[in-house]
Amino acid sequence: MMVSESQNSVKLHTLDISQPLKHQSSSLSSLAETCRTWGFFYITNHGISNDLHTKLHSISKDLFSLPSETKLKLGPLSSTRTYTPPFIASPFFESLRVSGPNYVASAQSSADILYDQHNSPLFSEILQEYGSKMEELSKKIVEILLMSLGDGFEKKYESEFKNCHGYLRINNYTPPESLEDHGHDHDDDQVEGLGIHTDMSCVTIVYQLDETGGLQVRSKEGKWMDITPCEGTGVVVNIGDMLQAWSNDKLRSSEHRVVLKQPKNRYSVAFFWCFEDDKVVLAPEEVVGEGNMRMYEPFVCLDYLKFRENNERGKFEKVGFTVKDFAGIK
Ligand SMILES: O=C(O)CCC(=O)C(=O)O
Ligand SMILES: [Fe+2]
Repeated sequence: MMVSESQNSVKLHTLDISQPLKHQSSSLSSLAETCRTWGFFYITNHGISNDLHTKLHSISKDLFSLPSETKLKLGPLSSTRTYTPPFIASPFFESLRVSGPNYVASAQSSADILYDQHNSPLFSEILQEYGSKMEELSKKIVEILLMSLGDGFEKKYESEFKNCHGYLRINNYTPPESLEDHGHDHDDDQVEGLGIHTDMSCVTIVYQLDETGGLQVRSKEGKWMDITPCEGTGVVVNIGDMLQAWSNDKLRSSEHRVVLKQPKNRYSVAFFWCFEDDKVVLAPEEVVGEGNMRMYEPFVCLDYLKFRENNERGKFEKVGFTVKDFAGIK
């Protein structure tokens, strides 16, 4: 996995998740720095086998190649509402949501409708395997991020993060046939697959299922960096709004987007690890640190999710509506 900024390259931290926590200490300060400045990092040795990767890719392709009227049975007007059709987040983006902790049940209820009961249980089994792997990874990642904040902070895991829950979204990006005709948003021959946004999670694990690339992260100065998948490693982590607020800005919620530069479909899976809806998000005293200013008023998690939804009318984030706008102390 590489990051490139035009000709220059920027070094983002790579976290080897297979190492025991106590062996991570040497690299914790580099991780903390990357999280403070970018809110984005890579993980290696994440334990997702090539086999699982191939299966995920293949079920994603099958799923999105179904006719629109079939997919719309799960659309915004259905009772299930697990499918986001094109023209909601962007004309080129569609997505299927699978909720934890019972990923198999959630996936199966969508599959029953999509495949009219004729599909094999494989679809939901693969998503169950992937969902539980992602939960395990997310827990480890949060623990390591807490350690990166300083000595003793990992103790906060039990009191603050043990009720987190996850859901995932399988995404498909279909660029227009001629990129040139649509390239007015950005430079030359590229279109926005998913506009600039921050995630509302604590952490999000993004898996780019092919070599297309297009995921970009914005620096504090407003420069875009490409996050290009290299063979075998499609996995990146980004910090979400909840962790930014909870850490009193010690961890930055990454601003990212997806651009489409090639005339071919792009598949990805994003796993969101979130606080429970009724949690009051408030940075603990120790995290704020003596003499430092508190950056956010306490807020209830669900109230922020509603704030985002109301401001976007179901669309994805416009960076004008973030947790800073909602609860930031001016
Ligand atoms: O498709 C990707 O690579 C990123 C998706 C994303 O940012 C999201 O679903 O929030
Ligand atoms: Fe995102």
